[in-house]
Amino acid sequence: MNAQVANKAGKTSPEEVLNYMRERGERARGAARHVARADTGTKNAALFALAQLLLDERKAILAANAEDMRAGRAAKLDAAMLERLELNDARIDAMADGVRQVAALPDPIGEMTDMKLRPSGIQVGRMRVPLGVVGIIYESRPNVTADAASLCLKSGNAAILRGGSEAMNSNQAIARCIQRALRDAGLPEDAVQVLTITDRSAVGAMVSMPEYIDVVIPRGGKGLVAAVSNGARVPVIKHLDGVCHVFIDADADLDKAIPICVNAKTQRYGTCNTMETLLVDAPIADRVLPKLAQIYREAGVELRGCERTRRLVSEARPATDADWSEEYLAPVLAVKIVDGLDAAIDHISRYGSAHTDAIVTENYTRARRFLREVDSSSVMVNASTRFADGYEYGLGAEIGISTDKFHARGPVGLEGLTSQKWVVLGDGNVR
Ligand SMILES: NC(=O)C1=CN([C@@H]2O[C@H](COP(=O)(O)OP(=O)(O)OC[C@H]3O[C@@H](n4cnc5c(N)ncnc54)[C@H](OP(=O)(O)O)[C@@H]3O)[C@@H](O)[C@H]2O)C=CC1
Ligand SMILES: N[C@@H](CCC(=O)OP(=O)(O)O)C(=O)O
Repeated sequence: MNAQVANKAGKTSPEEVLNYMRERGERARGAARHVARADTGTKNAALFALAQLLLDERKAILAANAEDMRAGRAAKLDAAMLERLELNDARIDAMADGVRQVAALPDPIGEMTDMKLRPSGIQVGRMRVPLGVVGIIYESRPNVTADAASLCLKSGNAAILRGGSEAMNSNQAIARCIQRALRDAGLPEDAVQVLTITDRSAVGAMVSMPEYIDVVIPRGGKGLVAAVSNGARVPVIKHLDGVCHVFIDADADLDKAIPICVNAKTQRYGTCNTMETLLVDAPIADRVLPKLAQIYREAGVELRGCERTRRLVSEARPATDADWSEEYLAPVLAVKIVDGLDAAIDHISRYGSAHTDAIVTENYTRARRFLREVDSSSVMVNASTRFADGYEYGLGAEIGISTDKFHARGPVGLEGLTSQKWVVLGDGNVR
């Protein structure tokens, strides 16, 4: 087991956790074969059943969530975390709607593409197949349980889900709906398992079982990543923090720059694609920063600025070096005046997290340079970083936003949960 992973609860022995995880892994491996060969109708039947059960069991889910919220408030969780943890009628409706939307997506499994007739007479192409058993570790946001379960199921994978410990009651209430939906559709309940232990060493166990788990997706902050990546024996696709930037270039149109910067910061504070640092080109700073500062002030956003920023915006607090790499997930914004595109790109590559970064400019050449040279999973011109999202990109839904470069990068939808194998069709051909 990964020794770096902390035992948060400290109540279960490492052997007990490992045995529990092995048993879960074995069951998932067995179920994966059934889900992989399930036809689209069966998978969709399970998804429609789940959507309906989420609505039918609304009272029970909300009661479980109220328990989590009570415990969360008693534990003095911060406002952003409580906001993500909370369920209400609208969020349950949205969760059911999200599951139905996944059902409506085309089934990627079994699709054959690129068939070519070779001179030898064989036909060679590719077939899209599930990854197998996917382990997902995610934050205390209960709707992710339904999202992750439905995406894994539709892409023909079995899933082991380890949500944040603060959401345990909500997740278990949703898990009961998932189990029933799978059963009703004739699929094995073990196809989606929501872990019932909060022990963090379960996370270490997940990345130490390549015989049972094919890929692990950690979705969270730096601590999770350090714990998961260290000594992992299972491939990991990291969905990490977002230290996202907007750079307002000297040739920006302020009628675009101001709404973009307001949206990127204030539309939702707690998400990974929210802007955390604003970079402003020196020649335009005195025209844009005072206006933006006023809007942020009215929205209650605290500004932390470099020296030059503070000369234009008196209320900005001095930014320290730590601010440039901080993911606030809160109404706080770091602001820096830079000298041109190169300085902006240097800053982003030094302090960013390779998640999502945007330039606001009417200058075609600089826009193209930004797109090519900023090495992040999404790069944008004249658009808010908040668009980095599976629904917004037309993927239908997302399991998260990969900050890794291999297999899947940026918002990951159904296709990111599959791979392609080679298919050869012959008619008695020999080499
Ligand atoms: N790129 C993406 O797709 C997304 C990224 N995020 C990022 O997630 C973060 C916010 O969520 P937050 O809940 O604070 O994230 P955390 O990283 O604190 O927690 C996420 C999950 O990881 C577990 N975890 C954390 N540290 C460890 C560890 N050392 N060992 C084992 N398990 C661990 C948590 O378990 P436990 O319950 O025990 O704390 C929880 O299940 C932000 O950085 C945000 O950007 C969020 C959503 C999507
Ligand atoms: N793609 C999502 C953000 C990713 C996400 O789920 O973040 P979080 O709200 O931190 O769990 C969105 O645009 O709202």
